[in-house]
Amino acid sequence: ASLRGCVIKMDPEMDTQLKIGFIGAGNMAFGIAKGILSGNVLPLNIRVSAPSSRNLGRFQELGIPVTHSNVEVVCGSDVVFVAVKPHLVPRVFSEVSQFITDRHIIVSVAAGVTLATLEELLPENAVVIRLMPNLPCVLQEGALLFTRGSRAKDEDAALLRTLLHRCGLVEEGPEAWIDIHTGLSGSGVAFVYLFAEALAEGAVKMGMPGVLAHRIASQTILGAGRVLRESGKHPAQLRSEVCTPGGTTIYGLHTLEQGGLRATTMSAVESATERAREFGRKSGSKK
Ligand SMILES: NC(=O)C1=CN([C@@H]2O[C@H](COP(=O)(O)OP(=O)(O)OC[C@H]3O[C@@H](n4cnc5c(N)ncnc54)[C@H](O)[C@@H]3O)[C@@H](O)[C@H]2O)C=CC1
Ligand SMILES: O=C(O)[C@@H]1CCC=N1
Repeated sequence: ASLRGCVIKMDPEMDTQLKIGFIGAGNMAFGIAKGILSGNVLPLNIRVSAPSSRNLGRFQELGIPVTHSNVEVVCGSDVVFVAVKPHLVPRVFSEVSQFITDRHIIVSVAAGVTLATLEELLPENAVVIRLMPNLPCVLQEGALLFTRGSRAKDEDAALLRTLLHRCGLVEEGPEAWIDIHTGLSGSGVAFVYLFAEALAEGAVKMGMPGVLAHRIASQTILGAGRVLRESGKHPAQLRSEVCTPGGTTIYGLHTLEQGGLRATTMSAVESATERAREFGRKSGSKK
């Protein structure tokens, strides 16, 4: 079949099934693809492109067809995830834009790249959604927030939710929250890793072997996270449940407060959010 000059390779038996494409084969594409696969989409209904073969092997191991052609992904897909670094988004769109029609839903995960920029780079009738995932999508424990472009309808948002429901928590919100979510959760994952490393190093300092300290630190963060999510309690409430009056925890918490951990963490979310906003201004000014 030919669509505005692009040759679509179709398997007649799969024609009615939704096709999902990924432009970019990095960690985000991989995490989202794994989540989508576990939601009963067949690997053959997904396809991934990247200029080099470096990252494509792990998709092939999942049975997902791969290509070096972004155009092929667009032409063979209904929903296209754009998962390249933010500065590459204009280049990728200039390459594939002429092949995008109103049958496509374009989902950008690029940090900071705004809906206004995305819609300006794409044809007038393009349906665009901006999504911010995070690394734990690879284990279906992601936290994802999306916002719709001006032409995305309720059914487009519902379709995206259905596709992503196995990736983790999926929420929709106004665009202004996407950069905040990037700081809180996209980058926040790395903040938690820094804390994990510091916990373990504290234990090493006190004499525990590093390997064991790291295993215990990761289990501590996993366990604390699950209790937090599953109890629905405020973190301050849970913290008070761990503190014996005059006991070990309150001594440790006092030390953390003296070091300004809370203020520093709030500032980290703020800086990461501001950085995402800066990407937005830069990608907008390149139009
Ligand atoms: N890594 C993270 O935790 C998060 C990343 N993001 C966003 O996701 C996007 C992707 O990030 P990662 O997966 O971490 O990046 P990555 O560097 O792991 O992957 C980028 C992929 O794009 C491919 N690529 C480069 N040029 C290309 C082109 N012209 N056409 C097609 N593919 C091309 C690369 O080969 C690579 O496979 C970024 O925009 C980032 O802002 C969003 C949330 C979290
Ligand atoms: O550091 C970054 O720019 C990307 C976006 C959120 C997580 N990683």
